[in-house]
Amino acid sequence: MAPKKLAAGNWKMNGLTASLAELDAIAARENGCDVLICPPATLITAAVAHSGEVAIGGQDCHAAESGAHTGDVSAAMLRDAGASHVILGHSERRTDHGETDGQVAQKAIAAHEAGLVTVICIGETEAQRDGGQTLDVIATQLAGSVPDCATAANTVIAYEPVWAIGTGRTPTNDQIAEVHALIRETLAARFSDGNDVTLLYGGSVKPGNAGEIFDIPHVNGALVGGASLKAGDFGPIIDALAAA
Ligand SMILES: O=C[C@H](O)COP(=O)(O)O
Repeated sequence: MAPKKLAAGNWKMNGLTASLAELDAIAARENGCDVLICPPATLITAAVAHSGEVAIGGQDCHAAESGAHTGDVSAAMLRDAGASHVILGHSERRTDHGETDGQVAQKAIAAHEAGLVTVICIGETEAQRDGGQTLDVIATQLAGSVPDCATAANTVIAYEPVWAIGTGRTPTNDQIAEVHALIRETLAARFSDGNDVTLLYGGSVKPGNAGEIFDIPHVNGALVGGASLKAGDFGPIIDALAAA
């Protein structure tokens, strides 16, 4: 089995009910590859009713099944709402909420137990890249964030350099290729189906640069933030992936 192509949109803390018109437009297209939209938790149930073939995911979950965790949602709750995926370890959660690799791995175990596919995010800061630490950081995050129950069927890895998120800056193709090769090699050594895990690039993916990025070896799709909010931007990115 080859890695599946996946165009994933992370709406972050954006979207009201009216935004589901954008999802309707994506769901109505001939997409030619797997598409995932992760709206805010408030919209998941409504999004599922608009999604057609498009998968719907959460943006985070708690590691516990239930309990006194005000403001959090569990993996089972996401599944119950109709989600099939959950993003974990996004840098905005690692930075804003101090999430550690170990916590991300615990959340991933809970998500897999609930039957969700995890999209586990890793990536270096600008200081780490400037300091020549990128590959070490990626190796450490992979080792710590991806649990032993991960397989190609339940796990997607998204490489998102923190300094490229929402900035309009992207790494060079060689820099993306170098990191994706390390991720592939690491997963292949660790899991029997590591060669089949879908690997995404994320960070300022736009219609204008998507085709070039999808031609990079071991890039099987993208995790898109800003450009996933409008079907007019996300559609051409999906098409570029389908054509790659
Ligand atoms: O989850 C998505 C990433 O953080 C990328 O966001 P961006 O496409 O707005 O740079």
